[in-house]
Amino acid sequence: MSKNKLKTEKPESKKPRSSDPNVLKQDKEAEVKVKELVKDERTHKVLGVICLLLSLYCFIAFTSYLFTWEEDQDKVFRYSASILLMDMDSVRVENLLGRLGAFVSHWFFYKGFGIASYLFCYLFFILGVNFVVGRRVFRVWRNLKYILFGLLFISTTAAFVSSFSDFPWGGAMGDTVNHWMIGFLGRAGAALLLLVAGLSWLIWKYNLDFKWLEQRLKSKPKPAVAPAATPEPAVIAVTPMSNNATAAKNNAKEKEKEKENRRTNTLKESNVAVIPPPDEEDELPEMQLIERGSASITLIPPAHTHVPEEVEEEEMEEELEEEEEDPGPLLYIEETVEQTNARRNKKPNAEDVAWEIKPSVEENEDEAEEAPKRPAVQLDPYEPTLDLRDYKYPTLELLDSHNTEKIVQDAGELDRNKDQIINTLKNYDIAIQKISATVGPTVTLYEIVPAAGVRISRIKNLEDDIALSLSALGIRIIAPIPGKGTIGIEVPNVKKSMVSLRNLIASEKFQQSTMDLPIAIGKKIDNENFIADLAKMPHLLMAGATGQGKSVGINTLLVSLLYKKHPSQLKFVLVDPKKVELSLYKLIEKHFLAKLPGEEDAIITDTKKVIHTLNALCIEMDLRYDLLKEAGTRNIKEYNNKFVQRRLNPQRGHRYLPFVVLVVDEFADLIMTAGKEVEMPIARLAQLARAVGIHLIIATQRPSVNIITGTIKANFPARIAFKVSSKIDSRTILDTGGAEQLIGQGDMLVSFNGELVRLQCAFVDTPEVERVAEYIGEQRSYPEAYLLPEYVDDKDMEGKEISLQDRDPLFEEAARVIVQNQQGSTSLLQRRMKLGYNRAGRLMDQLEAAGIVGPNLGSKAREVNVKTEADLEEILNDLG
Ligand SMILES: Nc1ncnc2c1ncn2[C@@H]1O[C@H](COP(=O)(O)OP(=O)(O)OP(=O)(O)O)[C@@H](O)[C@H]1O
Repeated sequence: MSKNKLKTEKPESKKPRSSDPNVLKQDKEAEVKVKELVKDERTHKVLGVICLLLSLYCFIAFTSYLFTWEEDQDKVFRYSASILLMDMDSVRVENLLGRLGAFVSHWFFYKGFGIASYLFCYLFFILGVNFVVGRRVFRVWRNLKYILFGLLFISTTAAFVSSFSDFPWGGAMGDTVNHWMIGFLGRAGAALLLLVAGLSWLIWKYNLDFKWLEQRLKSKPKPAVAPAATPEPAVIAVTPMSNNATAAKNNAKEKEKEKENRRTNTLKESNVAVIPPPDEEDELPEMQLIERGSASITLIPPAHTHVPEEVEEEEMEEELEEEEEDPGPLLYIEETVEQTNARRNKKPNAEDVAWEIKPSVEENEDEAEEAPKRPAVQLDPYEPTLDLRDYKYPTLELLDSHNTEKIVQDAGELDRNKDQIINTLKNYDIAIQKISATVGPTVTLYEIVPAAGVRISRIKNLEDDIALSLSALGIRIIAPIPGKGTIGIEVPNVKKSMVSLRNLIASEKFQQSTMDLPIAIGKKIDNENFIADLAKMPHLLMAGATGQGKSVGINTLLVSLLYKKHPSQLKFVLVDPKKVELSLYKLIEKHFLAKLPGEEDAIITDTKKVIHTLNALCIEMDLRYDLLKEAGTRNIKEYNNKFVQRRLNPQRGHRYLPFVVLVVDEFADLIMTAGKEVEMPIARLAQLARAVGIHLIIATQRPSVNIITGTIKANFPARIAFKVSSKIDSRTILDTGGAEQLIGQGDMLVSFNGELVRLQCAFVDTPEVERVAEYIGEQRSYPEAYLLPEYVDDKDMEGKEISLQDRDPLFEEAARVIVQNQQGSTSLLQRRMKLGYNRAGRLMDQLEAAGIVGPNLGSKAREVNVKTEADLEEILNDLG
């Protein structure tokens, strides 16, 4: 700010221009670059390649050492590290990798860990692979534990068994430990200790079972039995067990069979859809079961056990190893991201397996809610972004800077304006004590402190005269500037600077923001970036005459959200009656857009569909409130936190709730064509939806009172006005004049938190939006857009008799939900199937007509007449 200030009382004072935005930016950029370099994928790859080469180098050097150590050892002993600096002819070594190879191997083998030194090759190898691939293929900490144990155990054992060999099998480390151990325990004791340590490690790592031993002992006295005599020849093929190998083999087979049986049983019990394992590959398996241990538990998985398809075998193995360490047996279900998505967009139903591990199938459903509290198995917190774990946020390069780095300051212009203001005020006998100027991107704010005794209203009344004398349009007088005790006169700059969205997005304030829905709006007069949280606003009303920057403003908001949010965290509902303004976002339909089921286009342009969509959003809101209530939470943040901690059961309809932002590009048009039908749901959403994460951005060209009604206005505390054509319009939108004085091209007033701030809206051009949309659109997506609940217009259904001939397409699904839950409640259908009240009610009437549920009992749930699913299937078959 200081750079832009011109203080007349101290013209000579030259303060360091520390707050020059350009200077600041350079510092920050330098800092950002180092961080970026460390985080850069390429840096990791280079490190990876170095590690892999090191691994290979050590491997060759060590292996060569095994054969050449005798020849080289003397020389390395004699010259020590200086061998590396000697010339080739004076010392010749036999190691394949020369003097360095001989020295390094000697160092590792002789002075270090002997044969166990090979573990270092492994360590470099796993580090290298992880870095090169760019993700955790091997678990470094886990492996490090094994490597440390291995170094100690292998070197000691090698030293113990090779105490008479000249080769340093155990290295200095092995020798030292071995020496101490023999002294302490004696040779036999040391041997026993090593044996116990080795066996313990094997048992720990591979969970060896000793059943074969038991079986072998049992089977010994029994005579061999001929296959024909076996009661269940298909299950147990009894063969004489002549040796360990056969016994183990049979045992493995038996275990396999037992597993298979258990799997089938468990599946039967838990309604898990049986899906062929991947080797029965006629088509992609829907779900794959990986079973661990015994089957006394029902397993429950999906929403978060997203192990993406490409998970490497190694990683899987490691996961499984980890699970082996967990108490109790487990059964895991793996599903692909597409399945997860499909399931999420679908309502949960009985085929969906639950996801927590419950101790038994018989458990009461109410208790299921409590189940996660029992420490059955520690699961990692749910991570919604794993839905699309490879998703890359758009990069800054996709946006242009529009040569906007510098604010143009014309010292002559500043002086002229200052003199004009002082003279004009003098003409009206208004003396001033002090005047200062702050140069913004489009306007300069002159702040004056009037002399004692001058009435502020006098200056305010001279607005037009001052404008005339400055021969400038768009002068706005702020008398007084709130909280400052000065009077502000905003004068447009002759040369205006554009504010690029790129600049704002690159700013630290935006990058570091932890807001739920950060929107980069523009720059204030003092060049401070204005970044706000849409979730706190909680809705935004934008108005402005045509061509003043509304569409650019909407793009700015949408693009800034796209830069900060993952597709799993945010969905847009786009309403574009003008048909062309938001069409660019079609490319991100499967990532970020929400739509009605069965609709082709996610961007809504037709008024009738807008009404349906708004009502569907109201249903979504109601359903979300039901979920919040059931979870005992007050807002989306608490709810999602609880869900992430796996304290909410998806089988009961709980799911991670993304924020939903409804954007209406031309509200006036909708109100003109649909009136109350649009106004009512918008007003309802505006009143209630903030707590459940639904936020509205509504733009209009015509901010007249019949469009922005009292109800709408009351629920949109945050408002943006671009230039409007009259003071009345300005009052309608901002409750005060001023917007008619703006100069257009993104010059705007924001009324937020009781303050009115003048901003230059950040500029983002259509090709930039297109690039961002393409960048996102090309990445892996959900199978379809986020589905809003179905809304059936009452008018469409009016007069339709309850007829079983003309059943609702969801009839069978509804019947199953009711029978599985044994609860004839309309709200259950609403919740589980994401339906509106009317449709759920009609379904219930049809179920009654089919005899599946009893008659309406008022406030109580209806009785369910069909007790089992098998009975239900019969009824459904009969209905045909
Ligand atoms: N923030 C901005 N910075 C610089 N120029 C801008 C800015 N916003 C808008 N403009 C200029 O104003 C023109 C009109 O903007 P825009 O299309 O957003 O207006 P609009 O209010 O949406 O008009 P309409 O209602 O007719 O669609 C843009 O093409 C651009 O040249």
